Amino acid sequence: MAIVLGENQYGKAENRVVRIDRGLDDDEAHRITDLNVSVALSGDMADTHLTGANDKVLATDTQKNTVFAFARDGIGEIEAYGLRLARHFVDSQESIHHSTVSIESYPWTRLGHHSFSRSGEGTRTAVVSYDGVKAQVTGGIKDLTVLNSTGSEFWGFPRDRYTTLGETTDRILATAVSATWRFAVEDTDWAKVYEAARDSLLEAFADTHSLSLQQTLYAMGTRVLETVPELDEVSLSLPNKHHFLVDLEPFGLDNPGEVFFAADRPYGLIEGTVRREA
Ligand SMILES: O=c1[nH]c(=O)c2[nH]c(=O)[nH]c2[nH]1
Repeated sequence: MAIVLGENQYGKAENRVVRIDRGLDDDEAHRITDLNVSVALSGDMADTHLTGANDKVLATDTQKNTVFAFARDGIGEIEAYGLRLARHFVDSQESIHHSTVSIESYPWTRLGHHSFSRSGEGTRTAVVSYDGVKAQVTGGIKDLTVLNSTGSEFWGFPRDRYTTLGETTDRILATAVSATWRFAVEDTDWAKVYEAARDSLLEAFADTHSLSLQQTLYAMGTRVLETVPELDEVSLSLPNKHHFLVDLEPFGLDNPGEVFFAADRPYGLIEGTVRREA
């Protein structure tokens, strides 16, 4: 039986790029862009795998340098920066047929003219893939931690011999939102879309009376698509960050729904995609 090389890709992962823009605003304040950029390339890579001939291999070290060099004259929105990089690798190297550039942008809040604190409002993400003809842009957010201290129920589920979970009409609902959204367009106001999608996720989480995290997921995805016409699909990954009421009876105390144990694992993982019908 013959043995063949299957799917493969390679690239420099997790390039940590920080750019300071100085004096762009009226008050001359600095601005910071703090990114984690991963490049993955594929194409005519049989030789290097089969014989070790590297004449078609754009070194991952070169990829890293390119990521930094492309930041020299401004980064701009991460979707646009990703597009510039993704197109460059394929368009400049005959042996590279497909590129994927994945970017995380860490949020900083300005404290003053040149001082910042890392903020917890979620990490903006983008993934750009390019095949020499068509670019596909995906935006998103991760690590957006949210909690509703009431307005969440979970009941009506099947009970079998292994079921111990009680039904509840009032629980804490908490999650760390990871969402990605697919753009129906190749160019747009990337920042405006990000703000609108993020606001929609937060608003839907806050104002949905939840009967399950699955229902909340669908409400969040729907709200994004209703608000942002540039998007045609939203995928969500929602860990159910369980908060268990602590039994204080051994200490002679009651617990009228006030003291909880925040468990970190295991957690329910609720995932789903909401899309416009074709
Ligand atoms: O919103 C929820 N969905 C579930 O599927 C589930 N399963 C569970 O044990 N608790 C919950 N909560």
